[in-house]
Amino acid sequence: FRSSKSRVPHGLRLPPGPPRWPLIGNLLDIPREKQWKTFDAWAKTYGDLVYIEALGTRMLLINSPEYVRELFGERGSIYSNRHHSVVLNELLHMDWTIIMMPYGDVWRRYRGVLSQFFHHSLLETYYPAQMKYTKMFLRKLHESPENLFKHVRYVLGAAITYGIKLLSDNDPLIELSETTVHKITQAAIPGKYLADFLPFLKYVPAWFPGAGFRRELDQLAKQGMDMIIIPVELKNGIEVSSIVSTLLKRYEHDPDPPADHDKIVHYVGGVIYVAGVDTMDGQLLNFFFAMLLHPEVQRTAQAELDRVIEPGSLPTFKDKEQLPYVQAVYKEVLRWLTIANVGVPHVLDQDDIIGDYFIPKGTMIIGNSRTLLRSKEVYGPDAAVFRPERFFEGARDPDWAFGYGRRVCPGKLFGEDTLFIMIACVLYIFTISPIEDENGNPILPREDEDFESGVIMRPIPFQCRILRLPNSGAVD
Ligand code: HEM
Repeated sequence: FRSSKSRVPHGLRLPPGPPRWPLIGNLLDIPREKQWKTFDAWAKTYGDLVYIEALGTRMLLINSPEYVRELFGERGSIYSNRHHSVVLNELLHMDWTIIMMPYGDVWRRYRGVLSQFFHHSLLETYYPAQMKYTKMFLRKLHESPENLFKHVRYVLGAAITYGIKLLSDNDPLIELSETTVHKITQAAIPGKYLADFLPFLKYVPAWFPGAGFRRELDQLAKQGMDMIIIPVELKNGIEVSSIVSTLLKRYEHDPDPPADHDKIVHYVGGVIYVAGVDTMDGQLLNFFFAMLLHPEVQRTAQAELDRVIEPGSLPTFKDKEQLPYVQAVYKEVLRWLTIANVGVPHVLDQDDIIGDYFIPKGTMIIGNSRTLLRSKEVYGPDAAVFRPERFFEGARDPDWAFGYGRRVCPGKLFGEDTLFIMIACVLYIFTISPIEDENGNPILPREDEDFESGVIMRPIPFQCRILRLPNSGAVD
């Protein structure tokens, strides 16, 4: 009650927002599913800054590019912390991931090691592996297109993380991503578990009647530890170029390795998995979703590919500059169907003042990405429409899809490259179309509706037809 009482200094006020109830604040207004819909509606009603509160947890939605620049950019030194979540940090013990680490020296150190591997000067070294896994994906799609969702996960699990030669569809890594990473991203939805708002619930023992959430989270915490251990245990299967094996070798030959070198290998290897697989997986599936609804875009991209790519070969990174439309397609997928609708919240480190608004220390700062990426002020009156051509007319790059300021995604460039090459190759080889019902009407997934609830916006499995185009390049 004390924390929900405002301590706003005289002459200042909190930013506007939906009316709050005593004690519980907006708890009942924050939906547990598809939060971005409500956040978007609030942005339209209350403007560029929207303040909400639930049981003392304060949140500020940032809805305009100006505030993104000012708060995450210019005032980045105080807008870059993370929320300490009872569910993620204490019950799931996820504070080893760079994503959940508080802003400060430890975060800087681990993020620094990870970022070395994704520096733009190194991106070319991943091209051969990215091509290899793209070809694997094409082969799998060709053999069993009905397993699209499974193939996306399998190939990205292998490609992004460790470059492991996966042995079978039941490889522990694939299982790990299906059973664990996915559930963790679900658990990260603020409000999914009440323990995030009522911290005393963490003391409820697992055996207590009605404490199903504790048993669920305890089980998930055990699986979560595998993400740190499995990549290193599997090192015999790792190819030379992978990040885990590079780190292992580096410290093996270092006469004076850092005291925490073991942690570095485990944490960096593990976080790539947690942060890279579900995001890439969701974003690639969103591409298939968008193509299903927009056959005309496929045709334009395919016409460009046919003009540029030698018959019988596949698009490569060398062709990128000559494929502006394909580049516009992946940018539009990132903009129109970003997986990170409400980003990953930052936390404000000290009281702050914006104009005559007071923002209390500890407020969760949410870059309202979906609203920003579909803002009419930024992208024009047709911002809600999927139209890659907008990038030839000077539309802003959709970099908000990768977050903000000092916490911006370190895998951005690598992620964009992977998406580009996969999209280019898929569109060159296949055409994606809907299946029909018994009356011959196309069955299409519903825009804005047929998505899973979670911090990652990913389509619920849909069926589609993926057919090989005549005269398309070699799949093997
Ligand atoms: C299309 C693919 C991807 C998207 C859309 C994406 C999106 C994001 C977003 C929205 C954030 C939150 C940034 C913020 O707090 O403001 C983030 C953080 C992060 N991402 Fe990505 N990501 C992608 C791929 C990857 C990949 C491949 C990696 C592997 C290295 C990765 C590693 C990370 C890490 C470690 C963080 C935490 C950064 C920090 O807290 O300092 N991401 N990503």
